[in-house]
Amino acid sequence: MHSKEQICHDDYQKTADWILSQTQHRPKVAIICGSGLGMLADALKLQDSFHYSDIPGFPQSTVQGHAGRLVFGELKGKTCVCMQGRFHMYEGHSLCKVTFPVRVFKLLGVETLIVTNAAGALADGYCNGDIMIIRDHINMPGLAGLNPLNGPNDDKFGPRFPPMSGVYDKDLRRLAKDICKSLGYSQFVQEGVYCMVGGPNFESIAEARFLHKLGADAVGMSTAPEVLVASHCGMKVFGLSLITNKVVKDYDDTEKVNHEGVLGVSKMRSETLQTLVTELVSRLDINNNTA
Ligand SMILES: O=P(O)(O)O[C@@H]1C[C@H](O)[C@@H](CO)O1
Ligand SMILES: Nc1nc2[nH]cnc2c(=O)[nH]1
Repeated sequence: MHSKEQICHDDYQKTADWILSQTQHRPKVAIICGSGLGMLADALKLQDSFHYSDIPGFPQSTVQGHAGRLVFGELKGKTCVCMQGRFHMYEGHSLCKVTFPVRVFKLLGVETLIVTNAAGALADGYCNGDIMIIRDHINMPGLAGLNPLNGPNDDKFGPRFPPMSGVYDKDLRRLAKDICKSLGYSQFVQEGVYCMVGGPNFESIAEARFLHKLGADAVGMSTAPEVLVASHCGMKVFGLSLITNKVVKDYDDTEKVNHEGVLGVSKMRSETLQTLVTELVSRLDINNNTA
């Protein structure tokens, strides 16, 4: 490993090679589970799983509701790898560490990244328990210069100046909306803009009003760096936010958000999310490889 902030191609490759030596699964799809959404991995059949602490080079997750396991297996016959727990900037990880698994997935042969997160609603029409298909994001740390692509560009992964328009794949979003319709989910499914902030504090009222005015429908503390790095190395991206709370935008509102409440709503919608993601994966146009 180079300096604390600098991870080189060999570091990603070493981790990928270790994983390839430990499992026969060769996933084309990776799923990152948000807070309290790790049960998505439970649906995988023929599982091989690894604690992050046992994977050479892997960061460790420290947040309640993030189990810290990499799970390989099949969802309706499609080979996937699932991160049961992700890394956040507020845990003290550099953005290179936060996005380390995404580049490892690329080296494993992953072509599509599905990200999920727990988020607070800024949009007035959203309710707790709604599922928001992410149309686009606002990367607040990125706009302020905190970017996982900072430093020398690794041309083997992608270009120095990657575009970020149209990153959330239009066809996958359309497919997800069709699936939601056929499953009878449409009344609690939204499509909108996710805003990433650094956390770990939730928003002040003035910040919430500011983000809403900027065009954000939901706010959370993850996702944008992973999506950015996945898009940089040519992966298709699909994202879902589970709306776990309303962000207070009114000075007369005395409600206070907390992580336990976030986990409670995640639990309530876990099965629904699992069904939606499983159905989506089953309809992806991919063929399985094996070792
Ligand atoms: O990993 P995600 O983005 O789902 O986690 C969200 C943001 C914070 O980590 C936590 C706050 O409750 O949930
Ligand atoms: N920043 C932020 N992250 C969240 N994760 C879940 N709910 C919220 C929220 O209201 N704000």
